[in-house]
Amino acid sequence: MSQASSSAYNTQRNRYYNPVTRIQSLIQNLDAELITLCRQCSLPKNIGSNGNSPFSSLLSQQQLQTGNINNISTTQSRISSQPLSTLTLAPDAHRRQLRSTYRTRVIDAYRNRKIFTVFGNYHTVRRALVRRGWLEKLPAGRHAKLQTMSEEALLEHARRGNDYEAVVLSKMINNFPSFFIWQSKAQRDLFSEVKPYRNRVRRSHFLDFSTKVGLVGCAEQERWFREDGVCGMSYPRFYRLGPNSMEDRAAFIEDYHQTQARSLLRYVKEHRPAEMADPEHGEVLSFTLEFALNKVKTMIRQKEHYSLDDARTKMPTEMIENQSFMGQSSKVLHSHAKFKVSEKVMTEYARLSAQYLDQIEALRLDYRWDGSRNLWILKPGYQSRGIGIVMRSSLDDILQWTSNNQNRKYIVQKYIERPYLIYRTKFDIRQYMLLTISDSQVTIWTYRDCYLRFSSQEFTLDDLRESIHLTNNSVQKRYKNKLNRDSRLPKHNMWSLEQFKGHLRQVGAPDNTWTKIYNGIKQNLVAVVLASLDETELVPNAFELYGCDFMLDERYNPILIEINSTPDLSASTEVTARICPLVLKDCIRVVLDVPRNPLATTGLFERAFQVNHNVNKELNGTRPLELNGTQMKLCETLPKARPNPRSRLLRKIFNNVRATTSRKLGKDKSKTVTTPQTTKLIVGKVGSPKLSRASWNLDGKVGLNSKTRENLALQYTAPK
Ligand SMILES: Nc1ncnc2c1ncn2[C@@H]1O[C@H](COP(=O)(O)OP(=O)(O)OP(=O)(O)O)[C@@H](O)[C@H]1O
Repeated sequence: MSQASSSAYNTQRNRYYNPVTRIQSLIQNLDAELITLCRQCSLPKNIGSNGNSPFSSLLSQQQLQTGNINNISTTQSRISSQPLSTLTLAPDAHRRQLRSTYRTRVIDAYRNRKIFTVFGNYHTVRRALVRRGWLEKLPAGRHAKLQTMSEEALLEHARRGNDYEAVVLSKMINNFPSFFIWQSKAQRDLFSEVKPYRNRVRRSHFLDFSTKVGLVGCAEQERWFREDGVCGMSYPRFYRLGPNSMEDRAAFIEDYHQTQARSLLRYVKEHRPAEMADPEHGEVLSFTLEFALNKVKTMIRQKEHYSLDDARTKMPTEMIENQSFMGQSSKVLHSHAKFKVSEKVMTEYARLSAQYLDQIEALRLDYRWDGSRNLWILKPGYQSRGIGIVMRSSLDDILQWTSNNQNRKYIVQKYIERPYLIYRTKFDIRQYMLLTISDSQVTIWTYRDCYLRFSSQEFTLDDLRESIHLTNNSVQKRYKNKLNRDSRLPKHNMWSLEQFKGHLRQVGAPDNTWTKIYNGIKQNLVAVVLASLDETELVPNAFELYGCDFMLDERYNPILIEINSTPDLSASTEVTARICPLVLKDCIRVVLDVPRNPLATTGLFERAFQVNHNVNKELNGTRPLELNGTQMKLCETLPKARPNPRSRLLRKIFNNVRATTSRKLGKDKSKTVTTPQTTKLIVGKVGSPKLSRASWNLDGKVGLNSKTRENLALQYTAPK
């Protein structure tokens, strides 16, 4: 980011920064400095006989509360006229008294587990904790100069609420642990032994959904948790292209070829036959279209489970055909080359293309987001703020780019070519999610408010620059808004939820559109968290606030783009200046107030889902998982065949085996768990039920599983 744009950004940011607290603290610090100066110059020490500070009296209480600081300069001019003789120093006795008061506060804070540490400029969090009677243990870098002063010196200047008081209190609680820690993700987890409220939930990097690679992992697991209307992810398909991802690489190449076929059909569907056909000079043979139609037809059959050709190894001729198809179709898609067919034939191809596309898109909803460019977005696996993101459409370019940047563990994701646009401009939705963990439960909270972030330029697929396609604020703040943009778009590129709802009404979207979008967002987030839960450290009192980015498709369906574990909560525009402090305040309500009082207000956070994780804990110990279900009547459903010599032989086999197996089972009774109505299986690992032996008990009878039965039958009937 250039220096100029950075300073412009800071100025803009300061416009929304509430300065009152800062002024209060500055004034109190000035008091203390003045007293020290007086001492050095041997001036009379009786500053403010009433104990009030000389500077703080300059700002009325009302000014401080309302934040009206416009006439501050007039009050400042009174400083010089204030006689120093009215200023006093705190006497020794007062200092002693202060120390004892502070000590009591410190002991109380420790007893009530009310000591906190906040790393970074999260003043809203600090204020929310102080308001709840917590004491701050300062990180080393905060008020660094004051932290080098002795306790005596600090006590001398300490006044209610000033920095000296904060530092002296912090020094006094230095040896106590913090019971609330707001820290960065990379920082070491201090004081784990006291189970503090900590804004970090740790999980294995395979399923850490706040990284791109982890989100791919969650997307792979998500299918086991999918439940209509409750949880399910909707995301552009992606593949890992790091050095050890050969399987993903092969899958991506196959997907790329399939996408090319669908892209060609979409191209044909969206153009007039007369534009595309040229029976005399056309460069592209009809074979290309037939190849694409066949490929999509096979995909439809595979999706409908008619064909299992997927796993079949490709014949060399097919590979050559594929190569030729890729070359020819690229000519159409990128250079608008014409087909060597008549208009009439082209019309028929267009009809078939539309039909096949509709069929495949009904089976795979995410294919609707694809256009006719076969565009992909490449993202470094563990980076953020748009760093290293590029867009490519050629397969060779994509593979080349990832092998040139192997250490950045790139993932490739299908680019959404047909997003929902507002006034021809791309946007995404920033939604907040909070995860809290208690002794027994994991709760997913979603925020009922959110905001939109617009791109600074109009959307087009003819230009792949980040200023058009990456809507995150960290990228867009580097660019000026394009002059030809629709004037109804916000200058600072953000809309509140209310503004978006207004827009939906204006464009005639159905009344419940936002409710549907929000429900879709919730389902995505629940699915991601559930998918990652197996590899999440369920530490009681841990919590984490996430900034989740969604786009919308043309039918207002939310599409999950990414989840940030350290969302930007700075007041960069008037929209974020309103929502970010509220999110933090409500986050503290959920984290601190709800455990003490389940009915406490949670602001705009609402419980989206709750999981009882104690169940899993028990299973990790010695207790086996019991699966309860209705018994399958296996023996009764055997076909009643006419007795023939062979079936008589089989019955003999069964009779023989029953006796021996029941004898065996009898010895091992303690390990078999059955009830008359249910069959309970012993499982080795959660989620992977295994029968511990080859036979089991049904209604008091002993049955065999099919494999054992088959083996025995073979043994007895095979020719000797
Ligand atoms: N598959 C996609 N299709 C279309 N646009 C996308 C896609 N993936 C990302 N984008 C756009 O690129 C932007 C940045 O993507 P993403 O959030 O994944 O990157 P990031 O580096 O993690 O950014 P940040 O950390 O700032 O959120 C998104 O805000 C979105 O506008």
